[in-house]
Amino acid sequence: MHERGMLIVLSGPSGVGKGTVRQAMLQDDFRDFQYSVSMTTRKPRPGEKDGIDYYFRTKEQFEQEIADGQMLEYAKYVDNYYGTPLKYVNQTLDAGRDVLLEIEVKGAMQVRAKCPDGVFIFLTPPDLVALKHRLVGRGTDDIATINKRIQQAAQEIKMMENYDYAVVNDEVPLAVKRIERIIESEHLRVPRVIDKYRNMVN
Ligand SMILES: Nc1ncnc2c1ncn2[C@@H]1O[C@H](COP(=O)(O)OP(=O)(O)OP(=O)(O)O)[C@@H](O)[C@H]1O
Ligand SMILES: Nc1nc2c(ncn2[C@@H]2O[C@H](COP(=O)(O)O)[C@@H](O)[C@H]2O)c(=O)[nH]1
Repeated sequence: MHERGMLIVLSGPSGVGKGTVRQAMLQDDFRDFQYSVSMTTRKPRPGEKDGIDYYFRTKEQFEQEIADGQMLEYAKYVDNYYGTPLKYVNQTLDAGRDVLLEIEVKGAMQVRAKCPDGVFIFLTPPDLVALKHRLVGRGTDDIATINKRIQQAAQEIKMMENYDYAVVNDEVPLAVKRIERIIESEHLRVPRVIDKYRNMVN
């Protein structure tokens, strides 16, 4: 029997660099993990592909998924729904593989209530000026949307106290190493590994 995979929840304000850090972790020579592709009612940005960046759905389709109990969590964020399909997460954890969710704070708190043994990491910018520069520099949102996201960011940062770890994304390689160290340590926590050692004494 293999150990169940670990659920890793990475939150942090829009534009802090969650996606950038995740891509860098996937390229690093690090323990294997699977990224859970979210569902959203937001329109695809240029270059975004359905099933890779998100499952892009209409509001009606998304609400049907909620009604059918298919979502692990979901939230409204700046006028759109975002959520995590339940089936992929369960199947992947059952197969013994770690799963990474990249989600905003309201959804993360729903996951915390359902999966208290998950690892909850909050990625923070060095400051809000740097965050705005990143959102502007990414070039994916108009200024009105960027301002809404910055306002939301201040609220989200207040929620940091509900997480297990705070990681500053000042430089991507440093943030990557910090998160990797957290994941490695979490894998050694006694409740996760105790079953492996029981045979030694029984
Ligand atoms: N440490 C960093 N220093 C400077 N720029 C960064 C850093 N990390 C990421 N960026 C840049 O900031 C922008 C936003 O990054 P990214 O899209 O990864 O954020 P995100 O948190 O995933 O956003 P969202 O939640 O909106 O999907 C990108 O242009 C990225 O290149
Ligand atoms: N609660 C959830 N939040 C999610 C999910 N997938 C992404 N997100 C968060 O939404 C905002 C905006 O994302 P963007 O792609 O429009 O920039 C950002 O904070 C994401 O982390 C999800 O499944 N559930």
